[in-house]
Parts: sequence; structure tokens; C-alpha cells
Amino acid sequence: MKIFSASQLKQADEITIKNQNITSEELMERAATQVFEEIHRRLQGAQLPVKIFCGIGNNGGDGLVVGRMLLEHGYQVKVFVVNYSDKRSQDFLANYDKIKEVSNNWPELIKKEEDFPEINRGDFVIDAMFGIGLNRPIEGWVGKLVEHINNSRAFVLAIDMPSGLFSDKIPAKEDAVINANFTLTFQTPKLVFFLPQTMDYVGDIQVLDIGLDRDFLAETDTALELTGKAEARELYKPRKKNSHKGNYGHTLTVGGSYGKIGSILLTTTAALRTGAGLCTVFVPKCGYEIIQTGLPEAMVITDENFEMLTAIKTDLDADVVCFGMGAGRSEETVGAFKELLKKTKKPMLIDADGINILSENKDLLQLVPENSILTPHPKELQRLIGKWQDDFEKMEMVQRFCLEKKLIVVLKGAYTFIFDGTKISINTTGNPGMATAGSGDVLSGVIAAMLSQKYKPFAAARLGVYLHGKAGDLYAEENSYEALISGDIAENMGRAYLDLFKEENGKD
Ligand SMILES: NC(=O)C1=CN([C@@H]2O[C@H](COP(=O)(O)OP(=O)(O)OC[C@H]3O[C@@H](n4cnc5c(N)ncnc54)[C@H](OP(=O)(O)O)[C@@H]3O)[C@@H](O)[C@H]2O)[C@@H](O)CC1
Ligand SMILES: [K+]
Repeated sequence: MKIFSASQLKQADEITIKNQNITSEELMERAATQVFEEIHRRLQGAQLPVKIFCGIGNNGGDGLVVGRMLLEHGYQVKVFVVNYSDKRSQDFLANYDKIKEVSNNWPELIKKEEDFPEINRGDFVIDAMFGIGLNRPIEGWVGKLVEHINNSRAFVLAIDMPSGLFSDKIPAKEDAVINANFTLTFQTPKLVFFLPQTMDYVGDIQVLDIGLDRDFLAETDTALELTGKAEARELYKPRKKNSHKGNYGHTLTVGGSYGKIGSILLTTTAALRTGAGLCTVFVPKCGYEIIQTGLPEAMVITDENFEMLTAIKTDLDADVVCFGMGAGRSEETVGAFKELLKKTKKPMLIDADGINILSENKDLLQLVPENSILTPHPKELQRLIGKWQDDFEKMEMVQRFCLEKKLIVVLKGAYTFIFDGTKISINTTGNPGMATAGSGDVLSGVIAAMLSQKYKPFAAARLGVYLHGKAGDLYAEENSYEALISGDIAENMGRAYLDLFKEENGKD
């Protein structure tokens, strides 16, 4: 799913009105009807106090339409107009008149702190103060109202965006922002829903398709894209009946050190579970028996050294080399990595200590083959590219790094972001249970196996990250977040693949 910017959405809005020959008021009615239907489906007529806070622009207009519909359906609703400006939008005004026609329960105006209503914990609050039109921080008594709503601990549903959240920048620490439990957003999720600094404001997200112009949406390019099931399915390449293990490539995983052989065992297990045709593991001598016993499906070559990597000697022409997991950063290992980089021409997968070695020896970056994939977590990324002010600057810095070095970066997090210098793909699967030792090692194996099966690097990263998260989700659904260990992610790769072709309602 593409992620459009606020200005692209405004453009889509105008083109839709023109091409579908409707008024903007009709589009608002259509959008807000969907919000109403979703609320009605969830509340099922429940008689809890609903308090709607409407701004004076089109987000407020949406709130008025929802309020009118809830009133018509017998809900216990109170609508408030948060009168932060005199510049009421036309569609707000039209709907202000309409709501007065359906009930004597007219909206109440809030103009100052004294006008704030009481909000109780059991209330259902709808936030329709600001949407994508917010262009400066919320100030004064309106900011206090946001605090008042947040402090009430009532359930808060935000229309389009939680008020106070910008679509293109991070609010300052002191800025007032609604803490929503649930956000019903129009047509496309907004980028800030996925950034570490802002994701906690939005709660659960649901995207409502409000029927904006199909051609415009299809033809308009966005740098940002969400990878969900539909996209993952599209990326997936089915296997031919007439194939052999050579078709799925030979993966060479290189890593491990004394006490850290488990990490490379996890990586290689994951690579085989993801479909790598053949796997060879290169480890220090201490890893030989561990790998041979733990993973009989893999072949093992050892370093001359017992404890660490010192020279990666193999004449194997692997389809993909995956380096880093548990390797350590000893001088000898840095030297061994440098030689490995020199002789590797195909895109590699570099993780963990591989990334740390690159951060400490930046001159090695020029030896990394084009289109290689680096999979840092935020701290590793910072060591590699330097500090950033906020998530927007971070994204720019990563894109610049990817362009300059011709690399792909998989930035691991609650939402994993994949950068290739021009595009950014945001992954939708995964869960807090995956914040556990070794889940990054498993991811490396999964992505390496995708490369080995001849997926193009950006697609390999996208599909690999998606399936890795999905495997974790499927396991956690039955066993809890807490009990999940990274080996479970590898074990569940099969279910993640099968799930690609399951419909949401359980039918195939
Ligand atoms: N495109 C779509 O897909 C559809 C969009 N729809 C809906 O429209 C919403 C966008 O509506 P919108 O453009 O009227 O802006 P909105 O967020 O209501 O703000 C209102 C005005 O407030 C002002 N203002 C800004 N910051 C301020 C501040 N801190 N303190 C005080 N004032 C401030 C600023 O005006 P300014 O004062 O800058 O002139 C701004 O214009 C969108 O989120 C969705 O809900 C649907 O109905 C149909 C399909
Ligand atoms: K809102």
C-alpha cells in the first residue's frame, strides 16, 4: 500500500471531486459515513456517553457528520465545537447546519478553559479537532483541552489523525498531541503512524477506503510503501515443479566465535527453513560439532583458529554470503572480513558484528559489493551513519547513505523500515515478543535465503522481513509474546509462507 503525503491527499481530494462530479461536501459525507459505520459496528448501539470534539476545518466537519449519524441512530452523543479560529470551512458550516436539523441536542461551543466538559473514564471520545491540516503546534487553551482529554483516560478514537500530530514533522516534547487508542484514517496510513517518535500516539490503525480517484492513486508515485500481505504475496515467486536444490542457491553463512556459535546456528537454520537450497557454515573450530549436531542439513567448514575467525578460506562459489552473527570484532576477524569483502562480488547480507566492524573501519565500506543488505538496529545504524535529530532526519540520512554506498539498509524496529536510496518500505508484521535474543540472527538467515533463491535485493529484504514478522506473529498468537524465542521464528517460517495464501476470513 502506498503511503501518500498530506499534499498528495489534498490533490487526490480535488481530482476526485472533479472526476466523480461530486461536491466536497459529498466526499466528506462519504468519508465520515465510513467512520460512522465502523464505530456503529463496534459499539452496536451501546449507550455509553459519546463526546465528539470537532475543530472548525474539514476534520471538524467529519466529526459533525459522524455526530449527526450517531444521533440519528439513537446514541447518547454530545458534540463540542472547539472554536480555535473563526475560519470555519464551508463543509464544516454546511454540516453544522445539518446537525442542528436532526436533533435539539445542538453542538456546544468551547472557547476557553472554563467551557471544558467533564470527561469520564467510561466515555467514548471522538477526536475531530485537527487532521492533515495542522500546520503549527496546538497552543493555549486548545492545548489544555488536549491534555484534559488525555488525562481523562477515556477511550479516544481519532478521525484521520490524532490532533496535534503533523503529517511531516515530529512534534516538540512540549507540544499537545492527542493520545488515541484507535485511529480511523482516510485512504492511506500516514508516515508518522510508523515512526518510533510518533507511533505511540495513534493506537490501533484502520485505513478506510473513501474511494479517491483510482487512476490518480495508481499513477502517483510515492517513495513510501507499506508491505502487508497483498504486497508480500505479489513479491513471492512460486517454485517450479521441475527444479532442484541448485535453483535455490547456495548460502554461505560466516560468523560465530567461542560462546557465540548459537547465533550462526540460528541464522543457518532460518536460511534453510526459508528455502535456501544448500547451506555451508564457516565457523571457528569450536563451532564444528555444534553446527554438525544442531543442523545436520548444513555443511561446515572451519577456520584454523579455535575461538574466532581469522581467515575465511573456501573455494566455494556461494550465491550469497552472510556475515557477522556472533563473529566478534577482534583484529584477526576484521582482517578476515576485509579479505572476504575483497573476493565477494555478489550482494551480501551483513549483520551484527559485520556492521560494527564497518562502523569502526569505514574504509571497508567501499569493498562491500553493490546492493548488499545491511540489517542494523538503531544503535548499530547510529554507529554507522552518525546521530540524527529526529526520525525524519534519520530517514534522509539513511537514504543518502544507501545512495552513496549503493546499499540496502534494513532498519530493525517495532516497524522495520527498508531503504534502498529512493524507496522506503515499511513492514507491517512482527510483535513485541520478537524483541528477544537472536531474532536478528534469524532475520539475517531469512533474507540471505531470499537472495539465494534469486529474489532481487530490495524484494528479498521486503519479503524476508515480512515473513520473519509473520512467523513471529503466528507463534505468538498461540503461545504469547513472552514465551517466544528466536528459534520459534525459524520453526514457523513454513506457516508464514502458507499464510500468504490464506484469506483473512480463513478461507484459502
Ligand atoms: N483529503 C482527503 O482525503 C479528505 C479529507 N477529509 C478531512 O479533511 C481533513 C483536513 O481538513 P483541513 O484541510 O480543513 O484541515 P484540518 O486538519 O481540519 O485543520 C483545520 C484548519 O486549522 C488551522 N490550523 C492548523 N493548525 C492549527 C493550530 N495549531 N491552531 C489553530 N488552527 C490551526 C488551519 O488553517 P489556518 O489557520 O492555517 O488557515 C487548518 O486548515 C482531513 O484530515 C480529513 O479529516 C475528508 O473530509 C474528506 C477527504
Ligand atoms: K483528529
